[in-house]
Amino acid sequence: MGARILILEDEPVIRRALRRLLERHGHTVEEAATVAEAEAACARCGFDLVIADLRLPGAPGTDIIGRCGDAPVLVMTSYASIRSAVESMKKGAVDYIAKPFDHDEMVLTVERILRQHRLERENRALRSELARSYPVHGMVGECPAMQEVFRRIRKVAATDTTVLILGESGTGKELVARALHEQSPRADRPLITVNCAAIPETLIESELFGHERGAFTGAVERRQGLVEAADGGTLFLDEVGELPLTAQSRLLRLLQEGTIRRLGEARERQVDVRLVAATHRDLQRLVAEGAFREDLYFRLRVMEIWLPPLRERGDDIERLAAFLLEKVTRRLNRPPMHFTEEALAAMRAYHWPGNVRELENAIERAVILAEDERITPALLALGTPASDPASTAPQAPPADLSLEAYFRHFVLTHQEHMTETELARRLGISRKALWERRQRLGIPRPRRRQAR
Ligand SMILES: Nc1ncnc2c1ncn2[C@@H]1O[C@H](COP(=O)(O)OP(=O)(O)OP(=O)(O)O)[C@@H](O)[C@H]1O
Repeated sequence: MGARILILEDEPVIRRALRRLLERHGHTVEEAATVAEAEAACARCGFDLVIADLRLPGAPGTDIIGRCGDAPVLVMTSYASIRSAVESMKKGAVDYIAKPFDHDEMVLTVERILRQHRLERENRALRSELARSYPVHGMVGECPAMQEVFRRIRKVAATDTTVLILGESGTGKELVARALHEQSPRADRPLITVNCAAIPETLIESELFGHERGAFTGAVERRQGLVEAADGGTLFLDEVGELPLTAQSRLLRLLQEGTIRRLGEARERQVDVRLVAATHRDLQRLVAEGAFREDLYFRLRVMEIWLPPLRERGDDIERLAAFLLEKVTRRLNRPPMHFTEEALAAMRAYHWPGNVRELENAIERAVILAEDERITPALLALGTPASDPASTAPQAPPADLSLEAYFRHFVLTHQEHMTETELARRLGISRKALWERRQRLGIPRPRRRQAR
């Protein structure tokens, strides 16, 4: 597609040669001999690119930077003045090219700058559109179920109501908790996040509620728990279904009375926290199995927010992919990139057991491995386009299993009849490491499990 290019050059011979070259490649060209002329031309109409000679009578070519709208400026300079080329880049030129220039090199440089600038413009437009249409910072979603999520966040954030966030692993539960906190009057107080599945059962009570040890020996050790640390703010209990029954009783007391008692201490302490909890488990089922207190369940679910799995979000998959690609390339300092049609089709067909987190990980891996600006299905490496969840079921282990493959196989084979603690022990890792590896490899815990 032809672009509008302005040449700022005082040598008529070079100007004409460059004009002919660019016009042969389908671009529309205007000429200027001084910065003042160039500025006037830019005021008349916008350009996609300005190619400016550095040495001009009067003001140097770099003076056009910042006076030609958002057009990138490519500086031409003689071999002898590479230092001034570097100075030009510092002033904001996108690139420089040495004179006399090679025609192929000039054409390639121009095409590259135009392509990059076009993508940047598109990304800027996308970013501002996202900022307009998504009320929760950094959270993308236009499908009806996500619109309902945003509606509920808006309604309940300002209150002190307890919120229970439900959804499969990686659907964005933590983002919702953060949004609830940030849009509440408690926003300038702490948000304390606790992943109940990542803390060993024996430690969780003292982590949450604190302890006082050795009161009788004289060597007293007092420690504040995370609930107290959240005083005045919000406490987010992720994976609340994993909380042992004893800790559940203390939590209930906190919700009913607004008080806690440190382990080993007699006195009650008043705390003011807003509780947000999340789980991917079926709490009602846990209640039926006796693993979760019914009274606590009712206290928690005053307001429920349900996050749909990624595979049920329709066109949001593409929106999210574009958003996450931009986020990842920016973080990794890469030029703008895009998905091929095949990659988009592969993402639409995939089952996404690890939801948005899995999508984010796949995109990050692809960006790191990519050789150019295209993200292909091979780079995403999504494996089976499994619209059938059964295809993630274990099969016989191949002979040459890598450690990762072994982990995946072992977990998928045994998770139905083993607790997380047992699984971790058999794998020789901590429960926290098991949880983290599940997240990384996109193997969330199954929703339906046998009673422990
Ligand atoms: N709607 C969304 N828009 C943009 N990014 C999202 C969205 N949902 C989730 N993410 C991103 O996906 C990743 C996983 O989200 P998050 O940690 O909130 O999921 P989760 O449901 O809490 O997972 P888990 O249950 O495993 O703790 C995060 O990096 C988050 O920023």
